Amino acid sequence: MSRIVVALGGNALQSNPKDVSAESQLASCRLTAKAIVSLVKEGHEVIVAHGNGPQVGQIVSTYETASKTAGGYVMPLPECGSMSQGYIGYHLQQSIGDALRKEGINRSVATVITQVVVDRDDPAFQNPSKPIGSFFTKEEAYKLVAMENGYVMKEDAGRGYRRVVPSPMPKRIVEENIVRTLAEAGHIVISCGGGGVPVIEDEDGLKGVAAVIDKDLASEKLAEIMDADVLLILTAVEKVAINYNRPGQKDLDTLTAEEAEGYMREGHFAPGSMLPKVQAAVMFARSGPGRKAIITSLEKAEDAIQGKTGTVVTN
Ligand SMILES: Nc1ncnc2c1ncn2[C@@H]1O[C@H](COP(=O)(O)OP(=O)(O)O)[C@@H](O)[C@H]1O
Ligand SMILES: NC(=O)OP(=O)(O)O
Repeated sequence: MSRIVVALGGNALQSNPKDVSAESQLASCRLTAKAIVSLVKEGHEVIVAHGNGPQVGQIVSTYETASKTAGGYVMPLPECGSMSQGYIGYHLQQSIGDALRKEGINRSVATVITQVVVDRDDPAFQNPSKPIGSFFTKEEAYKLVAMENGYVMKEDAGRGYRRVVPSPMPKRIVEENIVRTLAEAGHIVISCGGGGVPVIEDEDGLKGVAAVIDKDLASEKLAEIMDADVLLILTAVEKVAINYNRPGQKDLDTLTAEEAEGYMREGHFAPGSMLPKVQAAVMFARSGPGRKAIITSLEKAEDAIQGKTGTVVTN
């Protein structure tokens, strides 16, 4: 039995990026739930974290559109982040709960709205880098920048242009005790959705900040403090590659932290997509003896935990 923190990527929540409907997300979550329940069936203790880039962008732009007829008020980004945790958590909670019942497994599922403390002086606040929302062409992107004051648009790993927002490093998970208590009591916990709602701490308490934390890095922090054995990062590819989409592409079965750092320096992993996953994997592998990270696809989650596939990152 291992304790596994599963970080769910975009395709686990919206397998068709062009269809941002709730129905489509729920259908994806139902497939994802099967993969998660297969791990529970094997006897593993599972804590789930997930992304929110498309969803938080959708929520923000809905409020922006509504603000045009509602006195100009636009919902702040941390509030939109917390809504995305509720929206995605609801679909995952329902889907995993139903899948557990179908397997005759008597376990509960709980979504914990999670706040993650970040450093107010994190340089990321000066350099927006986290893509959120839909993809646009270059022309559409320029038009949006001109229309929406304060938007920064960047090209996202060859997939089109997206709005980018600051993405500070996660420092502390505020709700860590409740996540641990629920997990140790045998419940399936969904935490750190969208990397957690970013907050800063001062003498008055916590205050949300306009940013979106990378979910792979937040999942790594969660895996560390939950003393997990495995950080399982599920994305759209079965293995990490060097020379990805270039001549000489080679899928990697194993990767030491040192090798990964070398490949990172050589630029093999796209920023904003594979790079944060490899960074998170290296951080987790180095965080304690025997800890490993696995990067693989949703479909291969069970095989990867059984050592049959995926890219395994160790210290
Ligand atoms: N070196 C690489 N090896 C494998 N995939 C890579 C690599 N560099 C970039 N990618 C791309 O990154 C994607 C994963 O990033 P992304 O889609 O942003 O993640 P998420 O699943 O968390 O939403 C992969 O599906 C693949 O298309
Ligand atoms: N918050 C976050 O990292 O979301 P995505 O994985 O959807 O980009």
